[in-house]
Amino acid sequence: MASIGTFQIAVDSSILLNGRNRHRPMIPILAYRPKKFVDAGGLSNCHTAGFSRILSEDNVGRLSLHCGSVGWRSRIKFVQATGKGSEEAESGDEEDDALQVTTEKSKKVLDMQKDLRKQIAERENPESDELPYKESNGKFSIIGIATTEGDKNNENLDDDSLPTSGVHSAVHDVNENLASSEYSFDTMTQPGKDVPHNEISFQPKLDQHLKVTTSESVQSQEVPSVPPRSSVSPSPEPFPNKDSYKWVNNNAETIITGSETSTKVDPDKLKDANVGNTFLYDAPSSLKYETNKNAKQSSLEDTSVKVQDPTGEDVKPPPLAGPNVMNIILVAAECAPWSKTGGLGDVAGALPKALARRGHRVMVVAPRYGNYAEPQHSGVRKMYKIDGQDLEVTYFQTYIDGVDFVFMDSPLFRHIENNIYGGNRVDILKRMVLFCKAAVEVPWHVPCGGVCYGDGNLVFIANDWHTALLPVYLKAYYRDNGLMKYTRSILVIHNIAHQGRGPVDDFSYMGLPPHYLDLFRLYDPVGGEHLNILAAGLKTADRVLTVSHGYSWELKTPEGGWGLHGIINDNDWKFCGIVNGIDTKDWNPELDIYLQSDGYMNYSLNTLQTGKPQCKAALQKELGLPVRADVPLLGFIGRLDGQKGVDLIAEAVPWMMGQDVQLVMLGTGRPDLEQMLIQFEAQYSDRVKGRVGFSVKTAHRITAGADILLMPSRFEPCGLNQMYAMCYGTIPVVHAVGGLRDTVQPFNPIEETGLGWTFARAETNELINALGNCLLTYRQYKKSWEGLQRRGMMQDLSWDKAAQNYEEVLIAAKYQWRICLAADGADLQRCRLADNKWAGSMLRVVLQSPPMNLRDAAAN
Ligand SMILES: Nc1ncnc2c1ncn2[C@@H]1O[C@H](COP(=O)(O)OP(=O)(O)O[C@H]2O[C@H](CO)[C@@H](O)[C@H](O)[C@H]2O)[C@@H](O)[C@H]1O
Repeated sequence: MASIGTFQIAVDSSILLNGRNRHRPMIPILAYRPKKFVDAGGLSNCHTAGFSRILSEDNVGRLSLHCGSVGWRSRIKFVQATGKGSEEAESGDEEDDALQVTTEKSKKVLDMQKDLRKQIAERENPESDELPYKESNGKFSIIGIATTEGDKNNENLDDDSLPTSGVHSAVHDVNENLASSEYSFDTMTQPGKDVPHNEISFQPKLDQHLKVTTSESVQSQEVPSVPPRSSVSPSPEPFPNKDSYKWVNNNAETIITGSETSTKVDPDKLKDANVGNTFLYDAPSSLKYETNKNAKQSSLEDTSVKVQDPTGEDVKPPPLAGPNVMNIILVAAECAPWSKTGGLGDVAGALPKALARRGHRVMVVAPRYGNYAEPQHSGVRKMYKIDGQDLEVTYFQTYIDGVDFVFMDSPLFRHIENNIYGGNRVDILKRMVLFCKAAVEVPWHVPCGGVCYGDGNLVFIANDWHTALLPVYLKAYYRDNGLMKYTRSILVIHNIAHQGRGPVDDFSYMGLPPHYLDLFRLYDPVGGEHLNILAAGLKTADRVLTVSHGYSWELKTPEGGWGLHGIINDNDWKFCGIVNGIDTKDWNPELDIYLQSDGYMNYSLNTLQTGKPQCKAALQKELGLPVRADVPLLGFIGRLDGQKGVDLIAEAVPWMMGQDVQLVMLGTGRPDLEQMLIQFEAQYSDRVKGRVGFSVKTAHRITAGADILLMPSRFEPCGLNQMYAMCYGTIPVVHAVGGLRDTVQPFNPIEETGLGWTFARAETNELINALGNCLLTYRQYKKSWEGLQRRGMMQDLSWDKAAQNYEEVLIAAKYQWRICLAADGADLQRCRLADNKWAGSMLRVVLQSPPMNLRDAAAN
């Protein structure tokens, strides 16, 4: 039987002894670990007891349990994500009251939904010009739905979950001289591993007098004037003028090529330019936007507020997520196409759309680094105090492909679009603190389509260390105060090499109660005692995900966990891997907008034999390589740092040059590696082209025009480029690690299966070996080659499957129960107050059943 997940049970013996049993229909609970039961709370006399039953989902709010051999039958109270008040319902009267309240509430919601449906029907009627919004004093509200006024009056909100101003009541004054610390990066340096390039760089000395308060003065609110969704659809072109996004930085106006070095670039300046991770941008990514009409359509079809009409009129198919539709807010430091330095941007731009397609109501929250074309000012302003300074945050929003994109504007984020992880350590830290503090409140403040998300049925998806503070703030500011009790947080690890490390004194910037320091404090042999933001996020999040199965395994090892493997192992019950998908609109040879000019052409599986050679010829021409169809063209795209194994390629270049191949490398990152690219081109100008810079257009064209993509990454959490390559009939040669091992099945020439070549160790001779076999097949076994291409192109690598897997994790988090089994009243109190403490001794009950679907489990 498949495991459907691990559920926590905190044992509090008072209920156990309480003994009043209201028996309900029950289904068997299928696994139980007596040893943990004993560990869980000193209930040694219960060690032979077994959980024999668990209530079905229908019986939300109550759970009965047999402690079989002891003969006790006790009620277990538990908290369920969507339920409210269940834990309080002790007596029959209280239960009836609760039922009454719930019924009333349901009626209200149904009425509201009916209204909404009516308005939607009106909007769908082309004859009706009337908008479902009314305007009064320049303010918009949906007719029939409560006007959204700042953070008030949102009918979605649970009464007891409304944050009040000053919720962040834990005022923490820190008047300390920060210890002088010398750090050079935020991530531990692994022996044999390079420091990731875009790390926080630590200031050598931090003698500051700090006063931090978490109380945030909330400025009086303008009622946001929210334009109707259908009217905020973006212009067809995401950026006003693509051509204005040339290769620019302070020192170079075009892509820096080896052969052009002397004329275009001063290497000293180049070096300076790359300190602090300066990226070069050219064109925007190719996200295609819906027309106004389509955007309107999708706004009507995709949001999760769509509910089955009980009267049966206007019946539409239910959302793919079925009854499990949720409100989802993904929070990330970058989001393509507006901001992107790597794979995180791609994920933040694409995964939410796939979740919206399943019927969820989905929002993305990202910083507003530049003047983006589509998002409009929402009219909402908030003040946050960071390091004693009052900082104003305003929100811009747009609605694209069923997703609410909300951009947070602040002086801290402005005009750093080419260097979003740049600046000194404290600057970066303050940015992330502000971002997370404000992001956790977005569901209350920013009305999307006229209605705030509120905290009902809400889950946050935080990404990497930059937003790992979000689960911590959710707990410290809200849950600990009995608010947002049912809101869940998921933390996704895209790259554990970046952890948000700093000296322990940095805690003063966080604005957290002192006892929270322990969550952040970490000791390891390399960094010594330090503060680790990712560690705190991992401990606090309700679930932790990473971006492939292979990487999820690696993270639990000392080699792969970069000092956090212990915490990950401790939290294994809430941790799993889901392989990323790709945006099949953006990365599709049939639709790719970068293949529509300069001699390139769109192609598909059917036109592979003509389209791909044409793209190859166009690429050779564009790069200044001899246009030859017979020569294998190898490509590399990625950050130039130790992770990506660029050094292995460098060591293999002399061998490659003896093989009659062409090589193009596109990347930006470590100055020495950038210089190396330039040098290779200078040395082998008729065979190697090194492009230093960040160009989405060139990345697409290399992916289409190359025959082979090299990805010798030393570690690779998932990797997107190999998936893009396979979709374009470009064969990957990869180090079998992390997500690369998950996604590139090695070629088997006997059975004619597989998708590319893999090698087991990140060593140059292994790369050469794999590449040698690949080249042999390219040259001598054309049919096999075509088979490889076709198999790659025929895969479904879209986000849809991954989104479904995400959904299962979100649902598991939502139904994460805390079952309190009490021995006496005092213990029950302790259980409630010291959730944290109990977390360590939680019982884990593994339900054996089809994946994660509790309804199914109940039905069985
Ligand atoms: N110079 C350049 N010009 C233009 N485009 C460039 C570029 N350099 C990189 N890119 C683009 O940036 C993206 C990088 O994707 P990766 O999967 O390699 O991500 P990265 O290592 O940044 O992210 C981390 O997060 C992602 C997402 O989870 C994981 O897949 C990955 O393993 C993990 O390391 C691709 O879209 C690529 O085309």
